[in-house]
Amino acid sequence: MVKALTYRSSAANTVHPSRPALSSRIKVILSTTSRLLYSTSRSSTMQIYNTVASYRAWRNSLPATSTVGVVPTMGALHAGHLSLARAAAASNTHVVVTIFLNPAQFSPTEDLASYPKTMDKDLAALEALNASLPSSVAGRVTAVFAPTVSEMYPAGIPLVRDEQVGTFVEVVPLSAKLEGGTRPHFFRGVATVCTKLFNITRPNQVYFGQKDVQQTVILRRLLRDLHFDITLTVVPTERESDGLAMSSRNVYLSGKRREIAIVLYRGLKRAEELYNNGEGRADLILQAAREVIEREGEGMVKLDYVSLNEPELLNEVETVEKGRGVILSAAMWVLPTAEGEGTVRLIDNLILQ
Ligand SMILES: Nc1ncnc2c1ncn2[C@@H]1O[C@H](COP(=O)(O)OP(=O)(O)OP(=O)(O)O)[C@@H](O)[C@H]1O
Ligand SMILES: CC(C)(CO)[C@@H](O)C(=O)[O-]
Ligand code: BAL
Repeated sequence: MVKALTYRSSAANTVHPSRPALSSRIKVILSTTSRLLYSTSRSSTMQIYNTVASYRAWRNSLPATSTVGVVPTMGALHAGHLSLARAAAASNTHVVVTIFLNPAQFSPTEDLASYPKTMDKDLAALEALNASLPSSVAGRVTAVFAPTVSEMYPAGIPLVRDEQVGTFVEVVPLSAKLEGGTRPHFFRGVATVCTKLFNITRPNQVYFGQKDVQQTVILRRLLRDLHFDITLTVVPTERESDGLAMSSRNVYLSGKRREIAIVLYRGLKRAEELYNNGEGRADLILQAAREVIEREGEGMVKLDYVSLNEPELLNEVETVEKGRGVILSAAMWVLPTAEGEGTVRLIDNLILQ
């Protein structure tokens, strides 16, 4: 039995004030197989699957000539995510966007509870992307896989690592470096959920953003080591007009904190400039970035690391040799300035060619 209902969202009315309310434009059809049909007045039809079984039934129904490009996300979509979906549409017949806020990659002290959740807006953005793609692009976002936590982790997923039970995937020693130094739980959670998502969605290709560069190195290694027959494409970082890397967590920043957040990119750009002017010593290049971030951060940011690493094993380099491609990456926290504000972690990177 299929029951039609109107998909209502109060958020939708405020997010796109210039557009009609989402509820008046979109109908969602709820079927007993947990498949949601997200159909619009335009020609695109996006299907939303909340269960592994319903997604698999759809995936199995695709002809062998179809190709599936998967874009894993945690939701709160922005232009960076959409550029991944656009890249996937350019070389696949079907684009599948996964939206799953993965508890396993958060420690108990991190921002899982406050992480932005904007499902209605996300679906509208994907629909708008479909409508904007020219007819010369064959692919469209035809499915969204948005499972519940219990669907992905039937045995539960406590945030305290010692309490976790079941199968987890770790890519050693890469996952202990850089981001993993500060967030030791993080890449185990990412590698585990991506392995699950790859097994469920069965992509030909997967798309990840360069903003999370260490994640791309680790997942490439995972695909290779576990013999997944999947190609990984890294899509360049989308930035705000001042250069700040787009990130779902940027919504936590406003006013002076938003202004000051740009020092991360400025520090990296200063270091890149030094390198382009002929400096090869890693310590001097890193010092240049550090100075900018600390000076221009005006005491409102705390630098975690700035580092130069080779792209295979992420070993630190002492000199940057032309033509090798070295990752210059940094992470910092934007500190609270008022009651009720949290600390916001930002990461960014540039490749020194
Ligand atoms: N600015 C960006 N440009 C290109 N890709 C991006 C950008 N930001 C995120 N992505 C990519 O989108 C995918 C999903 O990322 P995610 O949902 O965690 O968003 P995010 O903005 O990175 O969130 P967070 O604020 O938690 O870091 C990842 O592959 C990530 O690298
Ligand atoms: C890859 C990912 C979706 C896994 O949860 C997440 O780490 C992200 O959004 O970068
Ligand atoms: N894209 C990064 C996801 C996280 O910080 O959990």
